[in-house]
Amino acid sequence: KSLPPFPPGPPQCPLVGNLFSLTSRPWEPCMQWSREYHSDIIRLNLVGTSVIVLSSLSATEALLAKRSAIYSDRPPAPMACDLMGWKYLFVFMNYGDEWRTHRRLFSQELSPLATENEFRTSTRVSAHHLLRRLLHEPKDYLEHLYRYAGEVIISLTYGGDAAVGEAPYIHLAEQGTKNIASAVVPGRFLVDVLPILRHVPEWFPGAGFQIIAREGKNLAEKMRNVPFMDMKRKMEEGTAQACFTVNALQALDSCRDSSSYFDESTVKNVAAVTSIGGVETIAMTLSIFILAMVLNPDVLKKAQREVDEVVKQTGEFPDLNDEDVLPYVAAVMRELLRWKPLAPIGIPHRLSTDDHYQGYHLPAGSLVIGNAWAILRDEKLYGPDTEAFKPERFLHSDGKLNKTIPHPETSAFGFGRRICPGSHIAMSAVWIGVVSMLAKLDIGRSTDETDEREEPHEMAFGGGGMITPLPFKCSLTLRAVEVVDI
Ligand code: HEM
Repeated sequence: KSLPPFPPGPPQCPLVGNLFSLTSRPWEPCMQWSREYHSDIIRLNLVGTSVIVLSSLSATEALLAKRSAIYSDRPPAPMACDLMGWKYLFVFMNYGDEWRTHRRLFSQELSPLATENEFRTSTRVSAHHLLRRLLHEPKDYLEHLYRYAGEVIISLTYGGDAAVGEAPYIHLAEQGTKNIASAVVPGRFLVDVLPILRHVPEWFPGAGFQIIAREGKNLAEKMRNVPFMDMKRKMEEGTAQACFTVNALQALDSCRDSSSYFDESTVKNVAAVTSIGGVETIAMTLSIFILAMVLNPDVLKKAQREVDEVVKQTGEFPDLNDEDVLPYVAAVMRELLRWKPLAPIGIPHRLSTDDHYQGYHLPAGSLVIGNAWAILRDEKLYGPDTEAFKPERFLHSDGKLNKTIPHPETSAFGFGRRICPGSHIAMSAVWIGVVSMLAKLDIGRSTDETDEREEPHEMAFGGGGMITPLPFKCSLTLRAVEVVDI
């Protein structure tokens, strides 16, 4: 019996398939093809690998969420994992027991910390540092956003004292993220297509990737071991501060006689993935916020008025739990995720067995991508003019938050069992950063003619798998009217 057809897709070239039809912003042509073929599921061929792209919330829910038992594997990444040594990060792990153990430790010992008062208090202190740095050296705003995100994540993982002063782990996290990002660009390293090349020695002509791999390996080991060993030393000296690593090691110690589902190496790995997953993502989301405010001064004013009102009435700093009293700011937060989703095609999943959907055959081994970019531009869900930054789309006409519109987190953070486990930490840190900036700063266009950075523009983004705004001209000044000192 013959198999059903594959989903529709653009014509393919011999050998390379659709490789050359994909730009550095693959989410855009994928959205176009989906519209052209009137199908929320399309199929591409990348040098022999079958790639299924899903462009609607219903398709991602039907496959990546409801059939997650077979849609949660990851494709191999020989350069990043085997050669550079990043395979200890559970983001790269196959769907199985090792991944499950890491993910469970993250959910049980790390995520709950984000809801604790200590986390919010220390994040507000970091936001205070952020404002001071932004006002002092506004041109270096990107560096300050990284520093803020680094302080939040490193304190959570290794304790507050690890995030002050020179804070070498923040720098390490930045280097690590860049190193991985360079390794996972599709087609950059031939060894990802021909894994046999991994055995070619460094001195062999054309084996420059082995030198890059060696450098990556040093970094990967440093990230995993150096902060962790410092932490253990502090624990022995009795100077360690409360954080994920200390809690997890104490939990391990307390069940020494009985068996624990994780061991010391799991703690090390989860701590490292937090720095890799958390720092750049939080910093870049805040950078997209500044860009959105520079381009939309009316939105900025409205959001500032709302924060002022609440602070005046309550005398308190509004938290993420205060969404209902700050509906406009909550709508700005949703629009931030929708307008420029940081990871527009997320991280590919891998289908582990043959499957069928909408009468199409989906072969085992296919990479499966949820195109968050396309979903978040679906006019049926988010109304017209989806390229514009319009928080109003999330509001009722009386200004209350319209909770029937799907929250963009349902696609911006990925899907199914692989959905981003750090989303609560991220949203909490971004919320505190955003509300602090709204309360204290005027954000606008720069009039400095000597400023050589890019003009703020909604398309001024770097390439790669993430949407990262290039440094742009902007002015960040203390607001003329200070309502209440928060
Ligand atoms: C705005 C900020 C963030 C965005 C937009 C984001 C987005 C994503 C996306 C799209 C995925 C892939 C999900 C999938 O495969 O379907 C992911 C995975 C992941 N993220 Fe995030 N993330 C953010 C912040 C964070 C933070 C703060 C952390 C850590 C504290 C984190 C840790 C991770 C980890 C460990 C994974 C791998 C999950 C797995 O493979 O099981 N992320 N994230």
